[in-house]
Amino acid sequence: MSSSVGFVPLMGVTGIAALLVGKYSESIDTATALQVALLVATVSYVLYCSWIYPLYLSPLRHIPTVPGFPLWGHFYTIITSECGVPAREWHQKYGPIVRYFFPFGSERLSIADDDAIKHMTVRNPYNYPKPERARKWMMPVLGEVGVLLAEGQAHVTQRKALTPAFSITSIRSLMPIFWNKSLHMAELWEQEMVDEKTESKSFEVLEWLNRTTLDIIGRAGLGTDIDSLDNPETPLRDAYRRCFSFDLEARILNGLAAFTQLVRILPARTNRDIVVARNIILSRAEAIIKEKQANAGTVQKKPAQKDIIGLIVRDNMTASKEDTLTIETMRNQVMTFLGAGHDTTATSVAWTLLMLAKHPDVQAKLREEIRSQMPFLFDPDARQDSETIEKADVDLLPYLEDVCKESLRYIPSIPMTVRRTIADDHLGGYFIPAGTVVYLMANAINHLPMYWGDTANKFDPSRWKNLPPTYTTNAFMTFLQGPRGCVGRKFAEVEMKTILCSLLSKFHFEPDMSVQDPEELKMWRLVLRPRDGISLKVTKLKE
Ligand code: HEM
Repeated sequence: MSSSVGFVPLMGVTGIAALLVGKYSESIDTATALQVALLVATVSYVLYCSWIYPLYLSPLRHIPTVPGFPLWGHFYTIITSECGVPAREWHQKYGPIVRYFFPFGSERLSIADDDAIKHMTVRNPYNYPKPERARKWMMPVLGEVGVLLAEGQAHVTQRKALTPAFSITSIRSLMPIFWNKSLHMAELWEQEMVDEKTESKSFEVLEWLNRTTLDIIGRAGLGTDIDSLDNPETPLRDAYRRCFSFDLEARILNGLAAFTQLVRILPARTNRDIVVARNIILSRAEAIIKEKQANAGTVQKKPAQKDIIGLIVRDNMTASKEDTLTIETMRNQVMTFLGAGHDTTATSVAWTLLMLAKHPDVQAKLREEIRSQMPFLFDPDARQDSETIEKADVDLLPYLEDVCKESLRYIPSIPMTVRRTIADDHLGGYFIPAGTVVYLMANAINHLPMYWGDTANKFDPSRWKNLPPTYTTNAFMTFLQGPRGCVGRKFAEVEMKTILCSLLSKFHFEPDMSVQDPEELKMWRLVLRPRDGISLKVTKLKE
């Protein structure tokens, strides 16, 4: 909420007043009266919105506020810093709930208070939907009515339909697919080394991981082979590359599209790319759903062929009328899984590999755990044995669990979530009027000493064995919490662990000294990714 006075009505009233002055005054003509009145009204309006209202009238004025003039606010600091990092500092200085400004006195809140987070995410989540602008931005890639963008009762119904397919039992049954694709990626790396007659090579690992996770979500999530590992130029992969292109033109147009969809009719390359990409993703999604519906009976008879969307389609056939999902919703669900389910995990694994490369002691300890629990991975013959792989359970490795959690805490691939209140509410004892824009910054909360102690900014997997008394589950915001938290969390965790086991049992990782440290080049592109990818020196382990 920035102000309760609208600019257009103010101009209207001012214009009428100027017309009256022009008509009845003998010393001022109408044109001059109009010019003076509009100038005075504009300056007054800007002053009101950017100074009087936020500082003296706003119901949010009692909330600790980051110092700065509301006219330009903290926008420059925000756009020139890593996403979430300014909020880390603000929360440490001014408290767990802070107010700051976007330009023209536009108020924003950042919430890190334990009880307020619980209230937003668990007790009253449907009062905190995604703002319309954020929804519009994500729609082309994620579909309009899938679970990520659905709100209120529609979301409750969809989430209920999805929950069984994402249960731990269901994800466990998908483990062989995770192994198959991850081991295949390791094989392709090995083959490249053999072809180049080398034992050591630099790989841009993020690009490879993106292909692996796309293939995994294709087979495990949607029961379809995307094969981007073997065919990097496959149209679906290309579609995602187009959607997530963030060159200058794309950034400007996508930013403007959040305010008005009219920019989407401009004959720009970004707009053409989005249309082409959306059509590719949509038609693939539609084909998958139709195939699932045709096969629904067969899937029921053969539970071993489970995939997430297959289970959803099957359950949908016997769901009660009010719980039934339409074809369009299911098609959007496919788009959502493809969009939400591959780049996030790929980026998280890539950051983890970078952390392991920078912390050789952690890498060595983790490899030893994998060797002791899964010796078959270090034996070239047994590595391919499907029966052994079927039994391998990555959840039984405690240090692997700690390394993954720590990496997900240290660099959350979704660094922030934005919400806008529908109705008046209270957070942390403060009155929050309807229409307030509220941020939950995972990349700030995950690093706050008030929860994690003095080592909050250090990558240290051992912290998970010895958490400070100040720790709470809400201090780890990487997957959000509550009914709007990540439904794919278990999927992502098992997938990450499987990929790490497959790679660490075959290769040693070191930083690539010929490139700038990717950690210094983090950029928010829906996910928190390294500007130039993550290049690592990969060396084959001695057999
Ligand atoms: C490390 C990997 C992942 C991270 C860090 C992550 C993080 C998140 C976060 C923060 C949200 C909440 C977004 C918001 O409402 O603003 C979310 C939602 C969601 N995620 Fe994930 N995610 C990951 C992997 C996955 C995977 C693998 C899938 C699917 C297979 C998935 C499917 C979804 C879906 C469907 C939602 C929407 C849930 C809802 O609104 O009810 N995610 N994820």
